[in-house]
Amino acid sequence: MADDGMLLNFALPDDAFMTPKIFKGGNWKDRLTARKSAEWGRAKAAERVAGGGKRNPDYGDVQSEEEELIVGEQRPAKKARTTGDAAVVKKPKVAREPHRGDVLPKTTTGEVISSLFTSNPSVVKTAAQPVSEPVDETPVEPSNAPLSDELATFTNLGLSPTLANHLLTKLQLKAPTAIQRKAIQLLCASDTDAFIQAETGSGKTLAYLLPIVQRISDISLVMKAAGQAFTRRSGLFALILAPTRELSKQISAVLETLLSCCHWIVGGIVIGGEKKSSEKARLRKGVNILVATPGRLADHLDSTEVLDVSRVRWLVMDEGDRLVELGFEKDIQKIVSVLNMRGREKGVAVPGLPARRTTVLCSATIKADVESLRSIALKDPVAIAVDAGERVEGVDGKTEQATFFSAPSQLKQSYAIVPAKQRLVTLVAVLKQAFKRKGTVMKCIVFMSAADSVDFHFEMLLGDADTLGDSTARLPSTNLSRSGKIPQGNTIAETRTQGVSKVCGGEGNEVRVFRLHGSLQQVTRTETLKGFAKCETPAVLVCTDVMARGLDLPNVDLVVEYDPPASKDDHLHRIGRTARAGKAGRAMIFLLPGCEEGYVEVLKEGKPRNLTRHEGDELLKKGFAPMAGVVGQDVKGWEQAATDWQLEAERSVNEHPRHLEQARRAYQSHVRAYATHVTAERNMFDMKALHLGHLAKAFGLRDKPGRIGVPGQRPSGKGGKEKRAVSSGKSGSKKRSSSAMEDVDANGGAVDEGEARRKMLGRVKMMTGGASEFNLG
Ligand SMILES: Nc1ncnc2c1ncn2[C@@H]1O[C@H](COP(=O)(O)OP(=O)(O)OP(=O)(O)O)[C@@H](O)[C@H]1O
Repeated sequence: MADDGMLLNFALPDDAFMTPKIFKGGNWKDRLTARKSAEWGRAKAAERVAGGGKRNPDYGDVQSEEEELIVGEQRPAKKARTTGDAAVVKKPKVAREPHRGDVLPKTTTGEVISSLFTSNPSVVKTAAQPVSEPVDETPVEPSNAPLSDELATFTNLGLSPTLANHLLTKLQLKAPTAIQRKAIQLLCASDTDAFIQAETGSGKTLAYLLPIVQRISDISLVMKAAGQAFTRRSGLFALILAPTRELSKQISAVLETLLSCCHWIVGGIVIGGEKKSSEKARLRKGVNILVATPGRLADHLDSTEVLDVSRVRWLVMDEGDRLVELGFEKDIQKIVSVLNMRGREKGVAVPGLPARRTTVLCSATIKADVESLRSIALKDPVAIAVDAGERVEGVDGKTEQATFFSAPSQLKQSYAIVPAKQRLVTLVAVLKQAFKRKGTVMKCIVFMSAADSVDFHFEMLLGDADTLGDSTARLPSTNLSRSGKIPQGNTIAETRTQGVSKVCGGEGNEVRVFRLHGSLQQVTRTETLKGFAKCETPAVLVCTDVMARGLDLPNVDLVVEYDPPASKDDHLHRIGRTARAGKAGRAMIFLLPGCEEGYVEVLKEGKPRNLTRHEGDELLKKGFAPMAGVVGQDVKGWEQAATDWQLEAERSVNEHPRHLEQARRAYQSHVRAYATHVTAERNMFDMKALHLGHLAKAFGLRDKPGRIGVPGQRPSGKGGKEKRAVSSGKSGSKKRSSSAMEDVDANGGAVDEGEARRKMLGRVKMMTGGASEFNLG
């Protein structure tokens, strides 16, 4: 068979080239029609052979877009094409994946495998969006780095020499960052309420922790002078609220490091995920500074009598806007009213205790969203802000409102226009390229919109799906139930969360892959996060937005937003996991050609210094060139290599029932998440424009979208407590955003979806085969 780029690469049915059977049934008219039809078909086939085997759309040789992913058991086998030599007809022995321009093949099971390189929508190139923009190569000053000003020292801001020395020796912090300079100075000297707003990675945690520790240390000195001993039972003086357990733990760890220089001040944490009795026991012993998730704290205020909040003088709400998005307003309202009520009680006077409580709201993206919190908890707050974004001065000159927020100036941002079919293989290409050489990228975080999607891509990036059917063999002991069996109904969610990739990395550069999302049990989440943070070899973390806020992981050089964020604020928080505290970093977002390209304008609002555009083919070429054994730009090599990888991925998906189920779940959850973009962004993330068939290929699926049914759904969070809902994206909404669905603390309240979302979901449900659970966790 001539290799003219039109090679058929599927096994043909044994009778494909036999003389047609004579139609015997029916009356004479039917038999005549059948005979004529057969003669006509043979004549046309002979014409085609004489014409060099060219395809003729009239005969149905051209595969339509619709046909690409149809599982066609019912459809008759296609006529075999032959070469110019009609007498030689060979059945190909080995299936080969289609290349650019190949005829789309059909497998013996009736599945149709589409080519990665055909029928992709064309990119939109507008004047506002030139394909390549001039790159500004001049070195840039990092915007979130510590200050280099000689006068900028921690002691100059009001911290004691002991604390400043501790920062230098134990944390290697020589000078404050810009936001620390402003916040520490103000909060050490006054009891005013404040908003702290500054770029990601600018050190906001220490900006509020340091003045609190300093002020409590001052109280201890005043007490000592008054002849009273300061102990852990002297009172709970500060409360710090954070939206997720991971973030709470991180804040608590930073606090512990600070407190090691003033051991008489005791910190504590209550975040759920462990027995309430253990938390109660800790509270009973007494703590001076408590880190908590709002739901859990509200719960303790109800049920833990020993928790005395009458002396609380500092209340911090870290990621304040996220707390609102997650619907924690009620819990916060309750906490604040208990604090107010108990604060009025006359107890034993503590010398040096401020008369009023200071409330601080903190985030890289605080704006009107937090109006509700402001009215609940803040009085005449001062805005402490450092951001390159434009600002509007408040009427009183005090309140400053950022009109948009920016990413750190040194963060190199790019976007990749990747057709739906090529998404998976391009992700692999990007990671291959990133980890090609040792030392280029140490750690990379890949954000996805749904937990199922994380699970699927984790397995794909590990690249040993052949063993997926035997996941028990790879279960770490922590994931096993007491009986040693995989917990029923949760076999995929709770199997391993890390492993060595056979896909990324290369000789001498082993890459570990981790996965993390809110549907995992807390113990698994904690272990995985620790594993990734402490991993000394290059590593990729595939995760949902549970990781997007506040988390400070070392050596993250690259962030990939594989699925678009639910809002532009989420985008800033996601990419803010890199380029922290003055360090370098890169971020790339995947966009589909077409209306998603409009998102580039949103990216520009964050004022990235250079926003580079990549095309899918360019990334595939870079990532797959070495795999083809060709160092350079051999076109055939990289296309073949990318196609081979995709074929292998599809094969592994389709040959393992559990993996197939995982891929289908991932696909469905992805589509559902796609439907939850905020109203303002739905023109760019338009469900109607999403080519579901092409998208299915990115999940290794060869099914027609409507036939992707999911046998059973992911069990909801522990005890069904993690309720999932979506935000309308409006200011002050009490509903939860799609990206927020999983990081709700165990005691977070249930919230209903908006009606519009419900309708959208109904449509998605119809389009995707009808799963009932909104599973984005
Ligand atoms: N003065 C400083 N000098 C050097 N590094 C610092 C300084 N202050 C904080 N850092 C480091 O900067 C990193 C980011 O700090 P932090 O997590 O508080 O940032 P953030 O502004 O809260 O970020 P996000 O908005 O993402 O939550 C941490 O690793 C921290 O140790």
